[in-house]
Amino acid sequence: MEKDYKVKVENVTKEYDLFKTQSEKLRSFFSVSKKRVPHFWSLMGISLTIQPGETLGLIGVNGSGKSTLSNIISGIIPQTTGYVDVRGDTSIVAIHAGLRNNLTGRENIRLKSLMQGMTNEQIDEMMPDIIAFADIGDFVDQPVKSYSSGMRSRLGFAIAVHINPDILIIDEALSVGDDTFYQKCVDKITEFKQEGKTIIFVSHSLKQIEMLCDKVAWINYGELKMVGETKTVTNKYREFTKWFKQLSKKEKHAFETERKSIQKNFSIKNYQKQITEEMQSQHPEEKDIHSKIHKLFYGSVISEKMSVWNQLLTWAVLLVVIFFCLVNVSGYSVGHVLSDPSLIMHPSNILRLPGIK
Ligand SMILES: Nc1ncnc2c1ncn2[C@@H]1O[C@H](COP(=O)(O)OP(=O)(O)OP(=O)(O)O)[C@@H](O)[C@H]1O
Repeated sequence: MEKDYKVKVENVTKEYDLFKTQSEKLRSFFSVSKKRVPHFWSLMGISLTIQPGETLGLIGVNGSGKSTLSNIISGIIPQTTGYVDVRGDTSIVAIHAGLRNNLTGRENIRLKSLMQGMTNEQIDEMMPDIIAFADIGDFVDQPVKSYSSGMRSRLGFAIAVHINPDILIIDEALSVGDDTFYQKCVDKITEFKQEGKTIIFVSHSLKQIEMLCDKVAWINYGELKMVGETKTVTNKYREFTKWFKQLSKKEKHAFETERKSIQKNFSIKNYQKQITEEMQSQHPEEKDIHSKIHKLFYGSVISEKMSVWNQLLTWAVLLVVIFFCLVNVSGYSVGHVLSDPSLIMHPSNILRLPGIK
């Protein structure tokens, strides 16, 4: 079973730096100082597998990390640590993702299809079907920025299902359409299921989740609270939301603040240590667990930040370039400047203008 999976995520985390401005972001990129901007762990070690043909529902309160996880699986954003293996093409339908605002609907269809590896001939052939499915009338030739969220969702869904991906990811996209479109989408999802496609379905509607999903993962403030048979998980989630709703405003606030503070103070080092210790106690005979876990955490990750060594190297290259520029301007040779650095301050060439001694 394990070998046949379509999607596997192991110990996946996602950290966001909470920069206030773009310049703060740029400064932090080059900074060698250890002083860090505030950060937030949107995911704190998620592991799950999705089998071929399975429809997995993702549920959880606002901000729990569902979109972050589905964006990582679809390759839109990288994970901070952990292993992600997706076997097949993905196509994501999300209200705020995937469509270029300045392009028309028709241009978006072409762009997304080309990005998915389709030829212009294939796209021309498919274009009328996508437009008919989206059913947005003349708006198909208008820039997407003029669309309502329902229209975006229609177009996004129409493109995603016609591209015929191996793995379809639907992130809250059905919640903004009207009833007719919703039914059309449900029919299409059912057709996809019958064809044995794999689907990840993110929704706040437990009714939709229960109707469409074979298995459900409940993401709770960055952690995987529960994964399993649909009804079992949705019932537990209902119990949680019922409990949460009966709290007073103050209690709700305290609960959320505590959860968010755990996400702010999460330590990736401690988490890695915890996973290493767990592995060691489960498999005492295994050698080299430290390096195996390190590889699991960082082996398939492209760092979004410059390492200290890279930062030092960048600074060194920059200083060498500045040095050679100054030597060039001074008119002395490198040897002269190295033997007497003060020569850099007394340029010989540029001040020796014709007629001036
Ligand atoms: N680019 C970003 N920079 C900083 N924080 C981010 C960024 N994107 C998401 N987050 C934070 O990560 C957490 C998870 O967000 P995410 O959108 O994945 O949650 P969600 O479960 O999909 O929420 P919702 O149900 O409201 O769509 C949130 O606290 C959010 O504020």
